[in-house]
Amino acid sequence: MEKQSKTGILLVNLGSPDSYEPADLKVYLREFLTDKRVIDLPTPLRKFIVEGMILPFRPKESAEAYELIWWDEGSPLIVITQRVIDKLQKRLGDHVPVSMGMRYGNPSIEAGFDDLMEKSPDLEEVFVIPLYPQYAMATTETVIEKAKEVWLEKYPNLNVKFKEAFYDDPLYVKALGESIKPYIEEHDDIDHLLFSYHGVPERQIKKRDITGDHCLKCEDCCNVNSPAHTFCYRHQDLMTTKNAAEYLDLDNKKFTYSSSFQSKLGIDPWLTPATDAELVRLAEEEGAKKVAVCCPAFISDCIETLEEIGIRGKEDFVEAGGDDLILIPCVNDSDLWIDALENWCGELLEPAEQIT
Ligand SMILES: C=CC1=C(C)c2cc3[nH]c(cc4nc(cc5[nH]c(cc1n2)c(C)c5CCC(=O)O)C(CCC(=O)O)=C4C)c(C)c3C=C
Ligand SMILES: [Fe+2]
Ligand SMILES: [Fe+2]
Repeated sequence: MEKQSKTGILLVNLGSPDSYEPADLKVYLREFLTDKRVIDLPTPLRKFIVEGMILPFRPKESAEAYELIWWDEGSPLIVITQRVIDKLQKRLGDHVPVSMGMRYGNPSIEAGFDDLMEKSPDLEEVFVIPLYPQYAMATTETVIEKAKEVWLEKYPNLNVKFKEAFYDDPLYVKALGESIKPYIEEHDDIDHLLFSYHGVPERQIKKRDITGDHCLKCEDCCNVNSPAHTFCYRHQDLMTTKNAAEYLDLDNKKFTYSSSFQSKLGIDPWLTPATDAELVRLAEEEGAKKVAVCCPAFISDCIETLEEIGIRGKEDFVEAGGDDLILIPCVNDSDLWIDALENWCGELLEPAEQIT
């Protein structure tokens, strides 16, 4: 029998409600939106906004949107993450336990650790991979903090390592570039390719500026070298677009491309330009008839890509005079994305356990 690995792999994604019933949406949104790294306001104000202004209305609205994109097997985000786990497990072999945990909802990060320990009671090390290419308070940071909480409380003897944001990792850039390529080749009549990233409040970018004097201080800050970029979500988004553009040679195509930010919630200023306004502007002011949209802040398709862009974004674009919007799927469970994950895991496993 093959020797059991001392290292386990935990992939962590954002999570989904258990079903598209409003009651399940309420449970999920409460956990999600009371995270102080998602709504980073003083606790009493956050609680007032979540309990008093969001939870009385949003669950019903969101439930209708989730119902439109729900698959027979469940939430697309969960189903796709499970497919990634199954494929990675096959690549690494059964002696390396691989599990998933969701930052919000089920299975939780704690359930992910428990599953690994059940599969391999002698486990010494866990490699946690937050499934977010770009660092933000609401992405890599909250996953690391939650995993630390579980680890130190329940499994303090484990050695736990974390994968940092990987927006500039060549294997990720290749997986992203190749996920876009067939769509821009098939639709060679597009006028524009939009890179739509999940938005965050500008305040969160400034809070993670380790220099205290760089982020959003001048218009082009993200293109001016700074140590602040280690934790600058906007910089890492714009670099993701730049990397993909270089990989795909977008500067020599017939269509234009740009970046935008979706899903604004609340009244505070968020990163701009906003995707919904940008789609209307492209149709009305640029005369764009056909656009393609990719969403590289997401590893797996989810409500934000399938409903917000694929359904609502398309409606907005057509209403503003466009003909068609092509939604480009995320890297999901593509072989090149599994290659990247396998490679990162391989760097950590003992030489004898590595795949040759
Ligand atoms: C204050 C609000 C939010 C911040 C900040 C935020 C950051 C953020 N989120 C993702 C990735 C995902 N978000 C998803 C859904 C979602 N996000 C918010 C709010 C904030 N996100 C809400 C209210 C929702 C629920 C959608 C709804 O009710 O309409 C999802 C999809 C989950 C799914 O089940 O499909 C993802 C993924 C990132 C990457 C990010 C910061 C960069
Ligand atoms: Fe979100
Ligand atoms: Fe920046």
